[in-house]
Amino acid sequence: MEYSLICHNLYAISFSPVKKKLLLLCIMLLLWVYMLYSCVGYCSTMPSLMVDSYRGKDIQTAAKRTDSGGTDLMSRLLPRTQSWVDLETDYDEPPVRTASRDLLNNEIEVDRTDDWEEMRSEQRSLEPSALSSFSNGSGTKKLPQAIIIGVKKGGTRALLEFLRVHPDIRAVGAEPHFFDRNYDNGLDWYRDLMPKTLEGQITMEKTPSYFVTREAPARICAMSRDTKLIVVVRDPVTRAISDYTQTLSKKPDIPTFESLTFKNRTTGLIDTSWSAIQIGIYAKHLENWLQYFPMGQILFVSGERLISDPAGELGRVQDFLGLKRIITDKHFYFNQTKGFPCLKKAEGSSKPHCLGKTKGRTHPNIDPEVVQRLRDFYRPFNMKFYQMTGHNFGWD
Ligand SMILES: Nc1ncnc2c1ncn2[C@@H]1O[C@H](COP(=O)(O)OS(=O)(=O)O)[C@@H](OP(=O)(O)O)[C@H]1O
Repeated sequence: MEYSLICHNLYAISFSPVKKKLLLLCIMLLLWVYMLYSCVGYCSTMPSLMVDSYRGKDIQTAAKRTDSGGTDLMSRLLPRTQSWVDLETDYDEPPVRTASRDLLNNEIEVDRTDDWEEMRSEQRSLEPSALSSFSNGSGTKKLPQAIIIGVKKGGTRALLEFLRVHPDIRAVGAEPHFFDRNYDNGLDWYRDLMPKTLEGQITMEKTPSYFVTREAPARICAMSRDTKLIVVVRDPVTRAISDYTQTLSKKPDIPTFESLTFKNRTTGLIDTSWSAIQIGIYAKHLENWLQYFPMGQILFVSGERLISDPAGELGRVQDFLGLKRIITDKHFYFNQTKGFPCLKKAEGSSKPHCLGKTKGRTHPNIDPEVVQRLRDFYRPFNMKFYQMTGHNFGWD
């Protein structure tokens, strides 16, 4: 009985024209869903491909970031802390930075997102003709002859964007982080990131973390001992607050600047294991570079003067690079809304160009007593730095 019922149903499925149509509809629906799914998958890869063709291999680093977990991040951060400990002589430092503090500061992630936002705004401001001339330019890719090695939050992006106006300078927009994070990829990988240049043009890049990376001087020297190095320095107290402001913009829940500054607020002992503080001890980091490069091969640009007199600082940089002074005060105007100097015409564009919103952030108000304590802390290091460079930056 049961058997005959099943047979009857099967018979009905196979032969009822209504059921047949339903089955066909189901198959078509399934096919349609499958096609839609494939199409969405394809389209989602499109924007990243388009950015890739414009800004080169920063995508590779971004991909690496996605691939690497927290452990990898820590392993890349810790050697840098170690390098500081090696340099440190005046302070009783902890042997390694603690995990919580590394993750709090999480420089790699924060730097990259900032850089990406800046690159995107730059990309938007460029005209289509300029974009095509970037990707199809003639010439050959060369290793950089000049590098902006620091300092983080010093004004490095402004300097690079201003320099790119010069016809004899070609620079990679994104930070390659070759001599700190990507060294294992090899020099061919690094060269491939560079824009093509013609005879006589200078290839440049900027990665501000090089200045505080212990291995960077030896590695750059091994690439070429003639590499010209540029360091944009800024009052270390304002620099630290700027650094903190950047982290705060990505992680609003972090402790206050005041509480991070001290190991012990009552004794007033400064926490030099916090990177926002240690980066500003310029004299210590410079000692490391001077073991590989003579002072004459390093140019120090004042981050403050880059804002108050961009043409003046750019004049010094062009001289240092052996270039004709083409970038002059005619290239700049002060944008009242932005509160910073901007370019009348950016590279490859006829439009005025200011840096993006991640540059020139409003800083939080910091307890004046803490600021004063930091000024006292940095004073001897600043004096040493002025002595070493033969230049008084006027931070005191
Ligand atoms: N022309 C112009 N426009 C905007 N901003 C300018 C300019 N010149 C210098 N600056 C200062 O640059 C600071 C950011 O420094 P960096 O570009 O070195 O930062 S980063 O390390 O690459 O994240 C940034 O720091 P914050 O003000 O703290 O945001 C600026 O003060």
